[in-house]
Amino acid sequence: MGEEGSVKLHGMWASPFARRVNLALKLKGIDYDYIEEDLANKSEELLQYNPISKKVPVLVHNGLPIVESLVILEYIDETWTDSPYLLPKDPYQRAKHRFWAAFFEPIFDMMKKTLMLQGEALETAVKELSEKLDVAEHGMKEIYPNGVPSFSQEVKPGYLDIVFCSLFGTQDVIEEFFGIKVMTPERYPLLVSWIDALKQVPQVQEVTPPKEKLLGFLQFLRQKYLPQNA
Ligand SMILES: N[C@@H](CCC(=O)N[C@@H](CS)C(=O)NCC(=O)O)C(=O)O
Repeated sequence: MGEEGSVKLHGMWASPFARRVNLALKLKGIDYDYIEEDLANKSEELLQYNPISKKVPVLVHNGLPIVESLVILEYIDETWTDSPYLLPKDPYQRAKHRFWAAFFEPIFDMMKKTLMLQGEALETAVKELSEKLDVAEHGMKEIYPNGVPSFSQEVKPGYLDIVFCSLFGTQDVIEEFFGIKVMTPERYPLLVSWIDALKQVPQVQEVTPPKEKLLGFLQFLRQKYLPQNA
């Protein structure tokens, strides 16, 4: 079918889930075609490749679709074995990384929900997020007992770094938008140093949307979701 060896990614620039796949492909040095989807007018291909949730990201390898970002990350790891692994080799460590990735996963929905809130409800949502981050700050000491590494050509971000980065790589812009400060170095020294280290990575810089574009998008979403602006 002429699809042998082809790698395509259907994504959307603001999607943290698509961003993690973009990042994994770049970190692994895999060549791929990127297809930007308009989520208000999804392509026939996207609907055909992901009829179940109709969401991005979808990776299409050799003409076959793979959906769900965490599943895609594992697929990439198992398929392109010449480049460094995203998940640790040791099964116990792998289990731990998967556990913490699953722990972080609901955070996107928590953040998205805040776009519909203001006043006391917004404060409660921020408190809930802060408490979840307290647990993560403590838990990450197990993952990084010697502190977060300085990423380099030799020490590239892995699976859990990618998940964390996709959710918090633009946290400063989101906080600026809401006029709040959640992730302070005083309360979350490890999480803040983790994000700072990830922001130095060239591939992370490549996939992070520009601040002004993201601020405009958040404004658009807030207008769409905030009840009294409807
Ligand atoms: N659990 C999915 C979440 C994907 C997701 O929520 N994608 C959003 C963009 S951030 C989407 O495609 N939304 C379109 C829709 O819901 O119709 C994953 O990890 O891949």
